[in-house]
Amino acid sequence: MSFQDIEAGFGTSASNNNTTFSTPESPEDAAFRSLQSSLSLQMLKINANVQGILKLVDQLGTGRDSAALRKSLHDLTDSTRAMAKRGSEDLKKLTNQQVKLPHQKTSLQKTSHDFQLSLIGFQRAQQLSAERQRTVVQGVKMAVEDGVEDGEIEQTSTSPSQRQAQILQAQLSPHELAYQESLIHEREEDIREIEAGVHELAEIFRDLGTLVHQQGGMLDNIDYNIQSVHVDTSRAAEELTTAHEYQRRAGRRAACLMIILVVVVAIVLLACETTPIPYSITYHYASSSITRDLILSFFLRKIDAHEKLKVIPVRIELLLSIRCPSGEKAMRVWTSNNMDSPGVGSIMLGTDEHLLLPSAHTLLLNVDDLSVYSEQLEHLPGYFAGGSGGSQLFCSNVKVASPPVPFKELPAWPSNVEAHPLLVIDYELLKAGDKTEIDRLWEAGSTLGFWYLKNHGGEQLFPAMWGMAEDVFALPLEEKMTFEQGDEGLSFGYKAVGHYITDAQGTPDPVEGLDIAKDDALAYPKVARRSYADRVNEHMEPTIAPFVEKCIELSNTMLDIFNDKLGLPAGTLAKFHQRNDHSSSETRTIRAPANLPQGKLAVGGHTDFGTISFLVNNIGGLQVLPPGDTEWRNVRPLPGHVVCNIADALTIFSGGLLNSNIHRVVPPSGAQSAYERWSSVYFTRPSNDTVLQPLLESSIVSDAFNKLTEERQKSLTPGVTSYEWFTRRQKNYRTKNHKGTETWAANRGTENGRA
Ligand SMILES: O=C(O)CCC(=O)C(=O)O
Ligand SMILES: [Fe+2]
Repeated sequence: MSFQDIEAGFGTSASNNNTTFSTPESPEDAAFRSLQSSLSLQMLKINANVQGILKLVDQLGTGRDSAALRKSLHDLTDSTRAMAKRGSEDLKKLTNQQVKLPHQKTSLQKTSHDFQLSLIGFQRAQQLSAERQRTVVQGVKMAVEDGVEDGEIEQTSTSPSQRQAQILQAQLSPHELAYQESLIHEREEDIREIEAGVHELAEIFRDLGTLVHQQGGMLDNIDYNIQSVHVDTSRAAEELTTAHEYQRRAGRRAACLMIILVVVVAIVLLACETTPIPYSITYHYASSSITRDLILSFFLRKIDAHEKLKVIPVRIELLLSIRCPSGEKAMRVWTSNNMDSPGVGSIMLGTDEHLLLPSAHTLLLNVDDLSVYSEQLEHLPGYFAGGSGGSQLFCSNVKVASPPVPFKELPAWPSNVEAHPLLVIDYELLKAGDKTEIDRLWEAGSTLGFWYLKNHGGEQLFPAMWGMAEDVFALPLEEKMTFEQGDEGLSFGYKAVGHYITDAQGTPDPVEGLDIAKDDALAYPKVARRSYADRVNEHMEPTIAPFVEKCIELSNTMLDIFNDKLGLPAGTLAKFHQRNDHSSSETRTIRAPANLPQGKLAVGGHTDFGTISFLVNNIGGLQVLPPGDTEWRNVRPLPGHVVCNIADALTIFSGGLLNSNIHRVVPPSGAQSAYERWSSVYFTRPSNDTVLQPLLESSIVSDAFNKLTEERQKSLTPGVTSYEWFTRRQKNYRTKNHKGTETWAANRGTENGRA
């Protein structure tokens, strides 16, 4: 069944409070219910849109205000207006149908009531939008005229426009201010349009007011005075300065109604604990590069993070198992079909029979504490709107972080820059034991030591780490320094710009970073190795832990393959990498600033300290120095592919057969250089007390080892523990510890004298 089917009301059942599945229904009842379902869906969309509008409005007049943002706001408002009109037509039809169906009266009253609540929400959002635009316009005018001096007026005594002017003066250069001024016209046009929309909606209210009257007393028990809303809204359309007062009142009224509604639903919910609990997620998206999978898995992760509701993807897109207070339920997922172009889409979750449910079964999704990122949504924020069947629950206080860079349109790889070829390994084939693919993995590991991995199932988890880090990096520096890595040789925690060296001269690095111990991610909320800021902790369950889990899975699969290829007794490498043994395994997310001068090193030449690394970048900059080569070669990030590389411990264990290759990071080339560079890595490292030495019990390893020069043999037999190896290298990367070229030498791994 497609989303369109649902929208048309086909194939759904039990969407009505009064109807049970076993009751035979007349064709009139069926038609009534079908239209009611469709209207419920419209309401759901309107409510979701309203949340989206409010979030966009929130960004007006801030640093995030842009032409694109206003266009999104404009489009979203327009489409919501169209839905409101369609919905009111449907409600009229429904009212006509009900005349012949007296037993549907209560049900109609409820739908009508809910619909009008949705419209009130929308009207309020429109008014806020107009008011905010107006404040910005006046603020720009005042700021341009320089009528407001910095700090001249106390916050409490200023008008919103004066405050806006102060904000703009503080935020914008004179040039940007002039640009803002040139947009005033456009903004005033926006305001006029919204005002027209407010007026139009007031007309709809008037129409519905008549209907309400016909339906007779349905709203008697709730203070729901649509007429006064109408009066207020008409006035607001003419004179926006009075809108503010109205909004407060209408807001209070709507808030009261919502509270009543939520309480009622919560009570009924408690009474219906054993009924299936479906819910729906509505979202907006603004870029055609956003795929349905991406959005779905994004939301699944968010839901999964919610303690009251566990969603276990059985097969994404098809079937989910939802654990809720009433036990485990199989749920089906429907998605709208037209998701390949920008627009509005919905993901509906429910059992076959319970796609649209009466409000009695509506899930109360408390997302007050949930962070939702607009990471997939270039200009529009992501959000939840839970609910169904004529009763919607808004999810308030959803935090919207700034859209992380990676999802912005980025310039393509420059055509004049050569990308070094890496083998592409298919993870699904590896897992399936495909012999050819396993041989190719071995070939990659034993030559360049770098390869692309595709079909790994972690496509969204890496970029999610950029979003997580962007949120953390936004904290004030003093707060970030409270969980800094320190100079003692452990790398868990925040790393400020300049705290690592990039060369033998001790040149400080330009990147900001955040490392999280595998042990902490798995132990959370317990602390295994160190504590982090709350802002990091908020991301532990939804983002960091799934990322770590995925990388552990990838890592274990490949370790078993290498184990086999090296002729080691089964489980030898696995033993050194036990999930619950403490190690230096960690996530690392780094951000290099845009416009670094060409030639500047972001990360100096090095081999990785551990066993295998998993890396995803948004743009270029990573370079490898292939064996026998004297020129650095560029590694191009491929969408959906993880760049994997062998690290020191595997070179040591394998007697040099597997190659921990030297690499570094430089500023990206061409147009990409104007963008921040983000990378997320997972470093698998042996458990702390693993002794690093060639595993000579295998004849494959010992034969290879015996062929090495004595000097190389020595360098591959450090005989120290993994912990000692790591802390030595890490400690001598710290700028504070740099004394001279000997410090650089002291941080080297298996580079074998190369860089
Ligand atoms: O950012 C990158 O592309 C690579 C970073 C890296 O090599 C490292 O952190 O070890
Ligand atoms: Fe590295």
